[in-house]
This record gives sequence, C-alpha cells and structure tokens, in this order.
Amino acid sequence: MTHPIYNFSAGPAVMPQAVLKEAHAHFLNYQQSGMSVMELSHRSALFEQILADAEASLRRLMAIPDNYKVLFVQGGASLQFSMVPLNLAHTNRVAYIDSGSWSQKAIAEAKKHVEVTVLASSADVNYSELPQVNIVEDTYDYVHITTNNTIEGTAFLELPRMNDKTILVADMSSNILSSTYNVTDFGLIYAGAQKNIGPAGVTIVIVRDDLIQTQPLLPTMLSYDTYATANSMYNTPPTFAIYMAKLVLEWLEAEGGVALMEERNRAKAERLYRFIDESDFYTSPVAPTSRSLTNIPFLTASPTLDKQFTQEAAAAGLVNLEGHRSVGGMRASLYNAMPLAGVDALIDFMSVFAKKKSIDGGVARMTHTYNIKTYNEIAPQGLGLLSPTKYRLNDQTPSDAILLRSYNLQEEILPDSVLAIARAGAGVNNIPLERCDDAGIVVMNTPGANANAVKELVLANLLTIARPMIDGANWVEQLPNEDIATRVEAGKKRFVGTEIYGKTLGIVGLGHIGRLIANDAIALGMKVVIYDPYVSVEAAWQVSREVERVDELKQLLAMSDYVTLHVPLLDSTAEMINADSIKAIKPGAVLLNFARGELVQTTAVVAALKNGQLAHYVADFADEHLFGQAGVRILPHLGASTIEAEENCAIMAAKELSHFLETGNIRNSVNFPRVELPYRETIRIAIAHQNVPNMVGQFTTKLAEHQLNIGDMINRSRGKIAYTLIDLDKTSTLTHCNQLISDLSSIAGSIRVRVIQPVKSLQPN
Ligand SMILES: NC(=O)C1=CN([C@@H]2O[C@H](COP(=O)(O)OP(=O)(O)OC[C@H]3O[C@@H](n4cnc5c(N)ncnc54)[C@H](O)[C@@H]3O)[C@@H](O)[C@H]2O)C=CC1
Ligand SMILES: Cc1ncc(COP(=O)(O)O)c(C=O)c1O
Ligand SMILES: O=C(O)CCC(=O)C(=O)O
Repeated sequence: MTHPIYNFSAGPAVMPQAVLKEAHAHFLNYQQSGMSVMELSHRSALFEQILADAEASLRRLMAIPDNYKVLFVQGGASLQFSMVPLNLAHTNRVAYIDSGSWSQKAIAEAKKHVEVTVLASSADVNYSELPQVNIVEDTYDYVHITTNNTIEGTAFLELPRMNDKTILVADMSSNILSSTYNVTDFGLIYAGAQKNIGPAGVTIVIVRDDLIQTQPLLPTMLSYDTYATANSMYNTPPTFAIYMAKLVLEWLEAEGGVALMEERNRAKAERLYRFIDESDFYTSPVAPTSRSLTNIPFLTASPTLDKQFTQEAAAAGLVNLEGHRSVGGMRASLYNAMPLAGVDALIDFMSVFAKKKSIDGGVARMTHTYNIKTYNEIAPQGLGLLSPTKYRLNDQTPSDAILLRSYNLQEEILPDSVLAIARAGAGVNNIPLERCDDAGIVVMNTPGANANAVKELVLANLLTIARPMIDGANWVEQLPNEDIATRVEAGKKRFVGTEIYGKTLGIVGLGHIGRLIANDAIALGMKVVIYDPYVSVEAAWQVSREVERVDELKQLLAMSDYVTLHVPLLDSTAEMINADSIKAIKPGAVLLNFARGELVQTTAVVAALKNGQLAHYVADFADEHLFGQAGVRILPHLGASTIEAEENCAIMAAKELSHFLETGNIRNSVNFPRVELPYRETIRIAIAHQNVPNMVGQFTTKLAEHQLNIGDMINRSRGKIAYTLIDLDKTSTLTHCNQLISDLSSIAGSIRVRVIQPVKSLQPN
C-alpha cells in the first residue's frame, strides 16, 4: 500500500495520487513558463489550453453532444440552487423531487424566486429511501433532481420516468463521473468539483444551448449566457481549480472512463455493504434498493460507540468518517479516487473494532466472507467444502480468489482483490503466471488428483490403437443383419492388430501421470523408457526399477514403439515434438499426447503420418491441421473427465484455497514456496516479497516500531519469490492495522501484505 491514510471525506475529497504527484512535479514551473500554474494569466495561451483540455476531456468522458455548453462557474453547487430558477423558470412553474437535505436547500432557494411544486418527497422516512416519483403529467419549466444524496447515501442510479417534454435539471455534485448518465436525458447538469472532479472552487454546468437565454435584468454573474458567451472567462475563473480538474479528468480517461469507474465504485460499495449487512454490530440506515455507490452511511448501536469508532479509525489512518452533522453516525465516501484497498482497510478496521467492542461490551458477533469466482464446472464435492458462512461463490463483489479448470485466464484482467488462484487440475498454462508473480497472487494446482483418469485413458488408447477394435466394431455395426456371423468371420482379418506385450513405451515426463503409466505398462509386459531431466526423488522412488532412463529425447524417440507425452506446457517444452525431433522417431511408431496440444508441432506430425514415419497420432486436443488426416485420433480433452477425477481435483483445490485464505499457509503452489506454520488464532501477517537479502530484517524492524511482539515466524523462498508469515504474540492487538500494512508494503521488494485476523469465522476447522 502506498497511501499513508485513507480519506473518506464527503468533500473536499480524496484526489488521485497520480494527479497530486503530477501537480506537485509542475507546481513551480508549468511547461517551462518559469511560473507556477497558479501564476499564469487566465488570458495566456497556456491557461486557455488548460481550459480547452479540461472541457474536451469532460466532453469525451460524458459523451456531451455539441448542442450542450460546458461552463466553469464559481459559487459552488449552492449558487446553482439560485441560478437554475433564475435562468430557466420562465413561466414560474417548476418542480422538485425532494430526496434529501441538498434537495431541500435547492427547493428553499428556488422558492425565493418562483413557485415550486414538490413532486415527491421521502422526508417522512428521514430520506432513508428514494421517493417514489410518478410520471409527471403536467409541464413545468423544469424538474429538479438530486441524483446522489450525499448526506443520506441514496442515489437515483436509474432516472424516474418523466413525460417527453420534461426538462430535467440535475444536481450531480456527488456522483458525476462515478456513475454513467446520458447527458441528453437532461437539460442541465451541475456539480461542485470537490468530490469527483477536483478541488473545491469550481462548479461544472452542462447546459443545452436552447436553454441559455439573454436575461438583461439578471446580475451578469448569475446569467448562464455570460459564461457561455465568454467561454467561462468573463471574469477571472478559478484557474488552479480548473487546472486540477483537467488533471483529474485526464486521469479518469486514462483509467478507462466512467463505465469502468462505475464498475469499480459498484464493487467497492457492494463490498462494504456486504460487510455491514452481514454484521450484527453495524447497521445501514439506507433501504437496499436506494443505496448510493459513493456515500455509505452506517451506525453502531449507540452514538457513544460511533464517536469512539471515528476517533479510533482516525488514529488508525482512516479519516473523515463522521456522518454529516445533521444525521450523525458514520459515512464512508467512496469516490473515484478511493482505491479498493481503502475499503478493505476500512472493513478490516470495522471488523477489529466490532470484535474488540464485542468482547469489552458483549455487543455482537462478526462474520467475514471470502468471495470466490469460479470458472468451468467445479464438482459440488469441492464447492461444498467452502462453507457459506465463510465463502460466497460468484457474487458481484471483487473476488478474493479464483477457482477454475481449463478456462483461459491469460487475457483476463485480474482484479487487485485476488489473492489466490486454484486450478482444479494439473496444467497451469491457462493462468498468467508472470502477472501473478508480480501481483503476489498465489497459484495452486492439484498434482496427482486426476492422474489416474489420464493414465486409464492413455492405456485405453494404447490398446485400442494396437488392436483396431473401434474400427472393427464400427464395421460390424454397418453390416446387414442377414448371415451376419459368416460375414464377420470372413471380414475380420482386416482388423488384425498387434500386441503391446514386449513393445517399448517411451514416456516423456515422469510426473504424477507418467509414473502411473510406467508401472502399469511394466505390469502389462511392456519395456518402458523414460525421459525426464528434472525427475523428482519422489517419482524415482515410486516407479518400477525395470524402467530405463535416457538422457536425450531423441534417444527415447528412436527406441519406442509408442511414445506418450506427460510434461507441462512451458516455453521449454512447447513443440518439443517438431520437424527435427520427429525424424528420430522409430518408423511406424505411435505418438500419444494427453498433455497439451502445443507440445507438438502438428504440421510436422501430419508430414510424418503421410510419409509413414508415424503410424498414428492420438491426442486429447483438437487442431485444424489434424482434422480429417488418416491415422489421427482426436478426443475432446477428456483426460480428466471422470467423476472420480473431477471430485478429487475439486476437493483438493477447495482445501488448498481455504487453507491459504484462512491461515496464509501455502500448499501445492506452482509459483510460491510451500509454507506451513501452525495457525494458533493470533494475528498473522503474510508477506509476499522478492527473494532478496534483508527483507525479514526490515519487516521485523517495522513491527518493532509499531511496538508489536513476534510470537512465531517462517520465511521460505522459491526462485525470485519469497514468503514470510509472522504471528504476533497472543497479547498483541492491532490498532493501526492499515498503517502497518502500509509501512510493510512500502519496504522496497515487498509485493503484497495481508493481515489475517483471528475472527471467529476465519479460524480453520
Ligand atoms: N488431458 C488432460 O485432461 C490432462 C492433461 N494434463 C497435462 O499433463 C501434464 C502432466 O501432468 P502431471 O503428470 O500431473 O504433472 P507433474 O507436474 O506431476 O509432472 C510433470 C513432469 O514433467 C517433467 N518435465 C518437465 N519439463 C520436462 C521436459 N522438458 N522434458 C521432460 N520432462 C519434463 C517434470 O520433471 C515432471 O516430472 C500437465 O502439465 C497437464 O498439462 C494433466 C491432467 C489432465
Ligand atoms: C448533492 C450536493 N449538492 C450541493 C452541495 C453543495 O455544494 P457546494 O458546497 O459546492 O455549494 C453538496 C455538497 O456536498 C452536495 O453534496
Ligand atoms: O479440467 C479438465 O478437464 C482438464 C484437466 C487438465 O487438462 C489438467 O489437469 O491439466
């Protein structure tokens, strides 16, 4: 974590770190002008460019059509409460939807100038839900709506239906650019910048051309026409605020735009709401169907506890969580610049606070659940191990872990929230391992769990190729019934086969599958040759002494009547059977590939089949070059498709995953070392880091600075990655959890830091 504190203020609010850094870098000398951006004349070409860039970026982000003007105004959103009626109320008939304190203020201001009809109000339920708006039959100069009620935490994420002629005016101050709205649904949109656009000091107004009219009696600075005609530069605009807004808008574009922001905001809000809703300690005053994505109020059982919460949270670096003074409690504002890590830090704190207060005051039970995203069908015997009290499968919140079979994750974006990926199977070529290493994501597989299924399929193919029984059965099937016995006897000589007894089977890769096949092939009377330069001691122990080992692939190919591949797909194994190596194959041999299609250059296989070098190619993987070729048998990736193997893999993957999530211990990872430190329900810090000197020393020094005592510790490494588990001693409490995470994360070489709290529901079975 790079952020020293998380600021949950409703506004002025957190700004993107990247923007602050950029502003900082150019603060004293903007574009070689020798002046700070604050010192530029608003009439200078440099500032005019800033203004034009800000507008252009906003237009792109919100798809603002050309018949709308973008104005930069001062006076805050509150001044718009007056400017809107002063500029748009021509017949004196205006309507407002009363959904919260800010709508009330807008209504009060409008009433000073015009007659106001309140179309709908939820004041009677303290604005805990959105008012029900019926289709407006009448026509008004405009209908005013507050799309997001910052104080109460409700939002119109879908607009109420109006009649076609309605000009909708929106106060979008607290959710502009964080939810997608269609600008053409509105006549005018206004928003103070200080939440999602930039610092306080500028207000954006987006208004349709035909609504801007010359108003000779209006004070100049209150007329939209003044701003539209003078390109927001009738007088001195808030230059610095506009500059900062430009940077934020450009940042937003670079991040992927409003739709992506909305997705992230939804994920953040759902995560926090899920936690609140599942807790007996915290409550939400907001009706589930009305909830805002950007402002989330919540309460404990008493104002005293609320106060303690905000004080202790602030001390832990989670600041500005006080609810608005008019409603009390707490409020977390999660605007675009609030990272998911901030929400996680808040949830961690909430969970610890609740636990502490529950012990102190006997208040309530806490729960914590992990969200697992699954791909492919995972056997229910495995999924059933992920108890619903601790795990959710495939809900809309960002995933803590992924559980999959062959689904290809290579091109997928992995959310920051993902801690681990479990492959219910052996091959991990469908997982972007390098990206996982960089992000500290632990990838696990289930070695051996489907090995027997593959072995049986390989043996079945070996036998059915040696004895052409499938062709024979197909032939019988299509014969006429008449005199069938005589016919089959006469024709059977076409299906004479060979025996595998005494033949040589070459096995490439003596892993979990290879060794099972080796032993059974020996039992069937075959000679077995192995090629595996990295063979493990365990494999060597388990395989029959009768196997012969060779040091070169070509040696194996030259000796074998049957060759079967059982290696992982790696850069070093891709196309290991190619135009060159295939020349070494014993003429008339059979090649079986139940490992991965890419291990074999299929054009070379087709050529070898044509010139008789190969008699058959049997594979579990389809490829267009092979289609329709004589001597080829392709199966639809059935190697692991037995009820037993699917269950074994799912069970093993679910166990590995839950063991890691709940205790931080790692089993059967393909990119992390094996780490096993008995979990004794103390606070555990799990750190993935680079395998470089003095990391552990730096971690323990940081803990000492936090006055934390270590109870137990383990450090293991594998290649460039290392992993350290530190258990605090039993008496430790962690009041500055996110600060600690931030401090440990900021140590160079630290990749990912996680704190596992001994919450009841997190403890292993
Ligand atoms: N068709 C299917 O449904 C299935 C296919 N598979 C595939 O089979 C592969 C092997 O599975 P397991 O035996 O369970 O894996 P494993 O990891 O137990 O064994 C792989 C073996 O390959 C060896 N090896 C690595 N590089 C080599 C090289 N360049 N030359 C020779 N040997 C090399 C290793 O030393 C190891 O002994 C998996 O990686 C997967 O791609 C696995 C299960 C099901
Ligand atoms: C929805 C809404 N409208 C209006 C305002 C008032 O904005 P300003 O302080 O810019 O006048 C706020 C401030 O938080 C708000 O949230
Ligand atoms: O899950 C499957 O069906 C594929 C199994 C497989 O290819 C593997 O385990 O590597």
